[in-house]
Amino acid sequence: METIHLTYPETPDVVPSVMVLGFFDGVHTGHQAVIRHAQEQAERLNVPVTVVTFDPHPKQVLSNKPDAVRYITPLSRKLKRIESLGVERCLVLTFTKELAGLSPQQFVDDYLIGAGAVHVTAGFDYSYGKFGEGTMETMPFHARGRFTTSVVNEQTEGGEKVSSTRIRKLLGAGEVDAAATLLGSPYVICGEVIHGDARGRTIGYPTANVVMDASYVMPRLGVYATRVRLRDGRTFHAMTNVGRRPTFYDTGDVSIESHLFDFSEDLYGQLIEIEWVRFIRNERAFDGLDSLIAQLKQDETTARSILS
Ligand SMILES: Cc1cc2nc3c(=O)[nH]c(=O)nc-3n(C[C@H](O)[C@H](O)[C@H](O)COP(=O)(O)O)c2cc1C
Ligand SMILES: Nc1ncnc2c1ncn2[C@@H]1O[C@H](COP(=O)(O)OP(=O)(O)OP(=O)(O)O)[C@@H](O)[C@H]1O
Repeated sequence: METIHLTYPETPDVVPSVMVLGFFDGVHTGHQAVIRHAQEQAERLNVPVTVVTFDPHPKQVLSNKPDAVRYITPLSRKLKRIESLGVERCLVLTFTKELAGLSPQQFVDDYLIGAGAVHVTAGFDYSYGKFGEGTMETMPFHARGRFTTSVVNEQTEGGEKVSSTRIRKLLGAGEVDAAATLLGSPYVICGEVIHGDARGRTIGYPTANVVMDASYVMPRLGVYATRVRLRDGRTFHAMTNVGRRPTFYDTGDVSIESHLFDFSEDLYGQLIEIEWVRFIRNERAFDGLDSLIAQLKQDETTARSILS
């Protein structure tokens, strides 16, 4: 996929294409429907598809808080997911206050007409330009006859819109399986394995301690059945704790640690991917090592049966 990063006032080259607009965090099933619709239009018009997205999230820039938004898919993962749908081109517009201040007409002139759009599509609730004043109802007007437009209806699951916001809430509540349904695949966090306290090994449950990019949405604290994918592509069933380890620390930082089943290799320094399958239980403070180990044994049985 050809990926073009632009920061206003940089402008795109003219390449005739169907342009599909949105932030697309998570590239969930709603987004997939919108992109699929764009691909159908592109086939009909015999041009490629260009996804037009932004980075960082508008809320992060407009709220003046650098960490206001956690991502289901930070940019690189979002781009990989979009590419895997067969999209040929992606325009990533740096979201700045200057870009946010463009009038709807200016936005369309500079980034859609100016990029060679022959057709523009988005979901029913897409908005653009200063204060989000442009909508898919005003798009035909701002198109100045230079491109046609279409709108994708609301995609729902269980009677409710599929949305990035909804998925972030589910992850925050530990409902990783429901999040996977809306995403169309399990939630994935990528991180590097670092050294922990090496206590895990002594209790028969060695763990890979993972530092993830701080911009990911953190699932609710607790113990999960997960799958761990290694750099070489092998995947192992695992149980993963997101927590403060209250048995050992009064106030610890939140850590993510995975115990991979039937695995005994060195993982230090590796980038691994954790796929979140199902919440098992809350983290607890145990009165000693023996009761923690007994609980871990039980967690292993539960996780193995969920994953089998
Ligand atoms: C599946 C799983 C569940 C865990 N549950 C708890 C828990 O409920 N309470 C707790 O204090 N620590 C819990 N832990 C954390 C262990 O205390 C931790 O793995 C151990 O102290 C090893 O730490 P280390 O990797 O830094 O050596 C859990 C770890 C795993 C892998
Ligand atoms: N459930 C849906 N049905 C139809 N279109 C959708 C749906 N969700 C998103 N879209 C469209 O996909 C594009 C990207 O949307 P956006 O990134 O705002 O997603 P979102 O899931 O609605 O996010 P948020 O929860 O942050 O509002 C937009 O054109 C939007 O209208």
